[in-house]
Amino acid sequence: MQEIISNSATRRHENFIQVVQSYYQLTKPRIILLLLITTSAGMWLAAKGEVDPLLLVITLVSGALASGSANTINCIYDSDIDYIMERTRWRPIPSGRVKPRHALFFAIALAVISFSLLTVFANLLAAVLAMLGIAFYVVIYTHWLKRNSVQNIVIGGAAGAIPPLVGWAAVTGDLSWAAWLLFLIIFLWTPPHFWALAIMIRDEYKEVGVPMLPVIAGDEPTAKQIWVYSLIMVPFTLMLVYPLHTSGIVYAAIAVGLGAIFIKKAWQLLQSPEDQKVARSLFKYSILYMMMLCTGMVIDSLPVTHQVVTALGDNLHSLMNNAVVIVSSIYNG
Ligand code: HEM
Ligand SMILES: CC(C)=CCC/C(C)=C/CC/C(C)=C/COP(=O)(O)OP(=O)(O)O
Repeated sequence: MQEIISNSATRRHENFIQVVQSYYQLTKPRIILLLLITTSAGMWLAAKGEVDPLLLVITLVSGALASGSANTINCIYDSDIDYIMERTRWRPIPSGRVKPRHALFFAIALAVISFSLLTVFANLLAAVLAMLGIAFYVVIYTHWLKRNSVQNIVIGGAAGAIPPLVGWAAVTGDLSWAAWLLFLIIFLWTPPHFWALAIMIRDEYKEVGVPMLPVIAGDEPTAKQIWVYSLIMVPFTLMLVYPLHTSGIVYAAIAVGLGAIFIKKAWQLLQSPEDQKVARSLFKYSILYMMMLCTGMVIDSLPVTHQVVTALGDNLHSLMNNAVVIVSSIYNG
């Protein structure tokens, strides 16, 4: 008897864990991580390297809830095509683990908690921007453009560029030129990020009738577009240094190094647009690139980095002065 009770308790426990895992998967957590890294970059730049830790935690939690809500609604809306595509068939709704109605309640709850937290602990602008992100992703991208326009991810990509605006607004209560530049960098990064992947899974999108660029135009024009967006994006990443003076020399070095590799990979794809290996390499690198670029912004903004750079500059300056004195004394006999 006791064994039966303990077996059913174990089963209830396992069921509970499976339910929690299914709801967690609905939020597409791996994508949220990078969205939070871009939010953090916005916060650190806005706070000039000194972010209030409580505000940071609350903004990141709220950002994760808002993005989770947007991704869950996307999973509900797209469950018909997710059921057909190999890559997405295992998702909680097409695989029958979560009912769409329950997922919708979950998404609404996440959005309400996110909006409340941001309004109370940050400000109304940050809260409204997060809700705008959800609305743009769900209405403009998922509902309107994804199945109807070849430019779906270019315009729809603006949703994914909103998180750094949320981060900036949470710190300052407004949006400066630098905040909009962060938005633009992610906006320009999205087409190379996504189209590299779309070249790899073109046939799946074709099967479900989603008009992604490689399906409609082919791999070669897609590689050309990726090349153009990459060439435009990299110089824009440097505008944080000049003319905006928001970031300094450390970020500049990181952005140039990372950007050079990005352009090299986009060039390789331009040379062999049908090479899945090259496309995969660019897709994977695009994620690493955005992580490292944002980390570079954060490191550059820290007061300790300023101290090290200033000390190195001073040392270099006195070294140069000494060298001039020595050379001129040798020259004068
Ligand atoms: C319209 C814009 C975008 C589209 C259409 C798009 C599409 C995709 C797709 C289809 C995947 C593969 C996901 C999977 O295998 O389930 C992916 C992966 C990923 N995306 Fe994007 N993406 C977009 C924007 C963004 C943005 C703005 C970010 C973050 C800043 C981002 C971060 C990621 C990450 C981190 C992954 C890898 C997830 C993993 O490890 O499985 N994406 N993206
Ligand atoms: C501020 C805020 C909350 C902004 C929302 C940002 C957000 C959730 C961006 C998601 C971008 C993304 C992963 C698109 C893929 O959708 P897809 O439908 O093409 O991907 P799939 O084929 O894998 O389902």
